[in-house]
Amino acid sequence: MTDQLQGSPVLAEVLGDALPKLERFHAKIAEEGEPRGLIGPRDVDIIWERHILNSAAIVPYVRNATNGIRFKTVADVGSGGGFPGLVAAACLPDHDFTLIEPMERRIEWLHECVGLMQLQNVEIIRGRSDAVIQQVRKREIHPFAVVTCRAVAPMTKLSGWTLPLLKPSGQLIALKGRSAQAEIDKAGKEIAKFGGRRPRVVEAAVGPDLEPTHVVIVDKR
Ligand SMILES: C[S@@+](CC[C@H](N)C(=O)[O-])C[C@H]1O[C@@H](n2cnc3c(N)ncnc32)[C@H](O)[C@@H]1O
Repeated sequence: MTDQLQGSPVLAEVLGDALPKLERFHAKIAEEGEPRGLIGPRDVDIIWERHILNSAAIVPYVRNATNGIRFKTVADVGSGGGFPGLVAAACLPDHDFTLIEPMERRIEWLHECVGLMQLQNVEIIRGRSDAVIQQVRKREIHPFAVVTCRAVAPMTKLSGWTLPLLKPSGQLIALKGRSAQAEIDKAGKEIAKFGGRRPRVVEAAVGPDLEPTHVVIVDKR
């Protein structure tokens, strides 16, 4: 099945120098993604828009969050097939990404993709975010400048799974659906409990003539 955006000039416009790496990733996920349980059967011809460009929508926000910072570290919680972590890592080669994912089969997939895409800026941790939070608390791992995630949990849960990974003044940048504002309205107590402040929703561009997506941004105190 041919992807609706295959060969479109929009891809080079949005993805720039990352396009060759992401073309290799696209070809692999188009062939193996559904049988390996990484994308749904109805996603096969819309991988560029629904998964790759949607993930890349966070890139300007990550860049903005790390502007002027020396250690541009990003943790992607619940990376699954690599969204948004692998896509953002391809677009931001000057940032160091740590992908956190508990499922063994998905870890194997992520390692294969890092090799195929020749990404030099990605580390992969097998585990749940709470295990990594413990390592941050014990100072075995440095806290991160940015935490990203997509489709992992509602903000009520996600706050405790992500905000403790951030250093002071770091930012949580979470891709969300239309429910974004309702989710942060409901999670006020949890966001504050884990040191988050100024939760807000921004409408993030996905590409020319494509429907924008919603991103929740929370600052760490
Ligand atoms: C619905 S998938 C989304 C995957 C990917 N982020 C995406 O948007 O396609 C949710 C992922 O979060 C992972 N996950 C669930 N609970 C987690 C936790 N506590 N810490 C880290 N990852 C978790 C799951 O294993 C799964 O791969």
